[in-house]
Amino acid sequence: MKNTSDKPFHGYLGPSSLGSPLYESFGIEYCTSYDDVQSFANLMWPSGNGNFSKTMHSYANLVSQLDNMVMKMVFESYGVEKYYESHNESISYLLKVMKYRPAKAGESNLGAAIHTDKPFLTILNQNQVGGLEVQIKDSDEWVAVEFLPSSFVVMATDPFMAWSNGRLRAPRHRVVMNGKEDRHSIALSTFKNGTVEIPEEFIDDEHPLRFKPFDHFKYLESFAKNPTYLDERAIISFCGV
Ligand SMILES: O=C(O)CCC(=O)C(=O)O
Ligand SMILES: [Fe+2]
Repeated sequence: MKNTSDKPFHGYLGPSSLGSPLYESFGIEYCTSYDDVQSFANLMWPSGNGNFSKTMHSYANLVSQLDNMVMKMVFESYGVEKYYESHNESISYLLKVMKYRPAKAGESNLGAAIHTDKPFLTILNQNQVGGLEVQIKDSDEWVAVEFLPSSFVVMATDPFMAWSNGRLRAPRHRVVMNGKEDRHSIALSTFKNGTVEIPEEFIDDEHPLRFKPFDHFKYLESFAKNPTYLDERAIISFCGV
């Protein structure tokens, strides 16, 4: 296998990785750096692929700006903007390109099992084939996510929920393949290098500390080794108080 990484879930993920045989993805690590996108392209095309590299690099950089804007707005809206710069300096970006094939006769049409995301933030886009569904908070109701043209879905995650001491919620979601066409989606994810600290501003008598500080990549490693829960219970059992 060529697209490998020493970090969990950062390289190629074969069928069954997201709990479904329909799913497959490649991972482009450090995708905001042209050299790193080019190294990925060189793995796939022996003589490189300039168009691919330029497009992916430019996509990653544009969407990383969206990530920065969203994060800044969240930090500001909670009155903890003084932590934004150090957060921003300590993140790395992963671009994941995903493919879901339609289910064969007799096969389940679940493209990705119910889960919450493990990066710090995920920003999604897809081709014209839908299938992403999000569970309404505290209910059994699922809604199909509609991607309007040139719109993005921004998904909060387990680590983001822990950082906010439970104020933000990581939505449970899944992919359901109903049609006969392949679905392609693309995710820009951020990961924090080092420890995620819960800002003291989030802790008071009414909101006692719910999550201990944790190392983001250690959380990923622990989850990869022992994925008992795919949803937010994974982080609660890892560093919940
Ligand atoms: O393909 C999608 O729209 C969602 C993928 C997803 O949930 C994930 O990669 O965590
Ligand atoms: Fe997800």
